[in-house]
Amino acid sequence: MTTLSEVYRNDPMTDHHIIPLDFDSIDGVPESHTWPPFDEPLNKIQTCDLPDSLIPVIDLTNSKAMNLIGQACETWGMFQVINHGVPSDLVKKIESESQRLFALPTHEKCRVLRSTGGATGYGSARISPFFDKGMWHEGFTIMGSCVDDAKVLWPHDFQRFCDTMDAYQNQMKQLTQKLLLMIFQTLDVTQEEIDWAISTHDSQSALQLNSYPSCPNPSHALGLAPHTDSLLLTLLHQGGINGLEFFVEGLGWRQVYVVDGAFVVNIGDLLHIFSNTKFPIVSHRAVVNQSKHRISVAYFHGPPVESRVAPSAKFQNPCFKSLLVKEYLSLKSKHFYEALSLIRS
Ligand SMILES: C=C1C[C@]23C[C@H]1CC[C@H]2[C@@]12CCC[C@@](C)(C(=O)O1)[C@H]2[C@@H]3C(=O)O
Ligand SMILES: O=C(O)CCC(=O)C(=O)O
Ligand SMILES: [Fe+2]
Repeated sequence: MTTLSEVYRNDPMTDHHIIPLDFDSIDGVPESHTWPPFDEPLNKIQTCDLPDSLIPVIDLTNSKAMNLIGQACETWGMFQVINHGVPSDLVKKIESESQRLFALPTHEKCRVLRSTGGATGYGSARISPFFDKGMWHEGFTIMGSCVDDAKVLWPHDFQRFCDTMDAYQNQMKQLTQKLLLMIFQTLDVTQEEIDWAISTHDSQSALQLNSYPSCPNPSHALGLAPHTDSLLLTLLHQGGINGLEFFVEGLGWRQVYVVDGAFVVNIGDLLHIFSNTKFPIVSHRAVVNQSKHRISVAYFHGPPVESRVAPSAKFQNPCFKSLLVKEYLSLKSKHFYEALSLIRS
C-alpha cells in the first residue's frame, strides 16, 4: 500500500520554504512576511442585508441533518457541525497538547523539522512556495503515529502527546465517515463509490496542528494564504478564536465565526471532482490577531492514493478526466491552483 507520505516524497521542498519564522526572537513583521494591506472583510462594513454567518451550523442530531448537509455542500462547500459526538474533554486535550508543542523553544521544535522530501513534522505549510511572502504560521503535520517525533521532543514524556493525537484522529475518522456517508447518500451514488471514499483500511488521513502567534501588525501579515484543501473532506477545530475566512464570489472574504464546540467541515478538491463540481470548492485563508495566539487543528481524509478519482459514474457529462489520486496530489504539489483546470475534460 502506498501512503500519503510516500506521495509527497516525490515532490520535495526547499529548506527556506520549510523553516518558519523564529517567533521567539522576532518583534516585528519582516519585509519577507509583509503582505499588501488586506481589504476589510465586507461583513465588518455591511450592517444589514447579510446574516452574521453565511455558513450553516448543522446539528447532527437533527432528523433533517442529511438534507441540510447536502444543501450546504451544494451552496457553500462548507458548514459547521454541532452535537457531533466528539467528547469535549478530548478537544480540550488536543488544544493543551498542541499548546505544549508550540510553546517549546524554536530550536527544540526544529529537531523535528520536516525534511525536504518529508511530509510530517514541524514546518511551514506545503503551499509556501506558491507565494512571494511568508506566512505568520508554524505547523506540525502528523500522518498516523507521531511517536518518533514525540520521542525527540519529550524523551521521557511522549506518551501523553501521542495518546491524545491517536484518540483525536480516531474520533475524526469516525465523524468523517458519518459525514461522508450522509453526503454520498444525498448524491445518490453506488455502494462501490461509497466504499471508495469511506473504506477503512487503505484510506489516507493527516492531522495538521496550526499555530498563529499573536502578530504586531495583523493587517500586513497572513496566517495561511488562500488555498483549497486537496483531499475529500476536512474537519477543522478553530480553537475558540476567529481567524478562518472563506471567499465568496461578489462578496469577498468572509469570516467563519467560531461556534463553541463546532467543527468546520469543508469540501476538498477530490470531492469537488467526484461531485462533478456540484459541490463548489472553497478557497479559504487564516488571518492573524494582534493579541491572541491562535491554534487550530485540521483533519484531512482521503481515499487510497493508488485508487482513481473521477466524477461519479452517475454524471452523464464528466467535467474532469479520471486519474490516480496520487497523480492528482502530485499535480497539486507542482501547479497548486491550476491543478483542477489541468484535469478538465
Ligand atoms: C494530507 C495533506 C493535506 C495538506 C497536505 C498534506 C499534509 C498537510 C496538509 C496541509 C495543511 C495546511 C494547509 C495545506 C494546504 C498545506 O499546505 O498542508 C494542507 C494540504 C492540502 O490540503 O493540500
Ligand atoms: O487555521 C485555520 O483556520 C485554517 C487551517 C486550514 O485551512 C488548513 O489547515 O488547511
Ligand atoms: Fe485549509
